[in-house]
Amino acid sequence: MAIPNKGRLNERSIELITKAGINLGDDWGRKLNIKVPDLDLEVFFVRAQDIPIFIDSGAVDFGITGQDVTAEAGKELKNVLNLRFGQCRLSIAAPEESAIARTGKMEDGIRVATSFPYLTRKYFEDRGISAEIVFVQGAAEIMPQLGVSDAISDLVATGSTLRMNRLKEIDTVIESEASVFTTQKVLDDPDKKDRIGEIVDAIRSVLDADGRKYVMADVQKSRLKDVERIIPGIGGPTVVNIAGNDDWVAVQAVISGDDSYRVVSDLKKIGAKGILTMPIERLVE
Ligand SMILES: Nc1ncnc2c1ncn2[C@@H]1O[C@H](COP(=O)(O)OP(=O)(O)OP(=O)(O)O)[C@@H](O)[C@H]1O
Ligand SMILES: O=P(O)(O)OC[C@H]1O[C@H](OP(=O)(O)OP(=O)(O)O)[C@H](O)[C@@H]1O
Ligand SMILES: [Mg+2]
Repeated sequence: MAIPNKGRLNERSIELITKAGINLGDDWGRKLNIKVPDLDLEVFFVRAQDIPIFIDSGAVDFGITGQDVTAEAGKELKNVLNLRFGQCRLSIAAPEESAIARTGKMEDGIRVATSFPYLTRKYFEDRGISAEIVFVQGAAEIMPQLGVSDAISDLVATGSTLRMNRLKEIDTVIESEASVFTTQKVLDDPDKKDRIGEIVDAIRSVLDADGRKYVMADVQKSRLKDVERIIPGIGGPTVVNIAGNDDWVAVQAVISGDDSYRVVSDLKKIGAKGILTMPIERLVE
């Protein structure tokens, strides 16, 4: 498995796979590869941009990286899970005061600075515009001011970098999100497909738990109808007897984090005791 060793996708990738129960040990910040005990899994820490090539060539079987760099690599990879982070878009932008920004029209001869030459060239070719692509490693946003280009094609998330550099977004080339990628060849191998499926399921369980809480409370048996109204839950709340107490039961349920305030105050109103809410690490439905 390959995961980004630095940059925007690194931290969330590590957090996800750790929560999924993949133990990276203590050395992962320094070592570029970690053998995960018990799982027969080796994790490689490499640049997000290189991961599509490593997956495509079979150097690794699967990995986490952005849809943007995967599309830029021009490889036919299989996206097996969207990870709900690293959301951004590759966009064309031009200086606010330029004719391009005012009219939104892009004409032959336009010079576009980008670290995404493949996707940007394709974008202009598809529109029949002959553009000059100026490849830069980063900081594309400064290129119009430097006179290096008329426009840029770069990643936008909140838009604050564009605003700070007085650039106006003209059009989206592609939307992107971090995802788990593999190849059809790997999926055609039943053994690898099963093992990657298991890891992907574990990662999905972390995503599904996100924002949900586990609530527990003791209530009088006579108030159980009220509890069902307060906590619709996944298939309704679980009800457990309390040893030595025939009138009270313990109820437990998964709730959405947004509901937590309402659920707790409604449970209090019906006389519940020992109300507890807890974060959920994984949820396998
Ligand atoms: N502002 C952002 N918000 C969300 N995701 C982003 C953002 N910028 C980049 N990404 C995602 O993170 C991936 C890696 O970007 P990152 O900036 O970490 O790499 P880099 O620019 O090549 O490296 P570095 O910035 O460390 O030199 C991008 O390909 C994209 O999928
Ligand atoms: O729309 P925004 O929220 O401002 O995000 C967009 C910026 O984020 C990325 O850069 P990053 O911060 O990763 O720095 P980099 O240029 O070193 O990659 C990207 O290259 C943009 O410059
Ligand atoms: Mg960056």
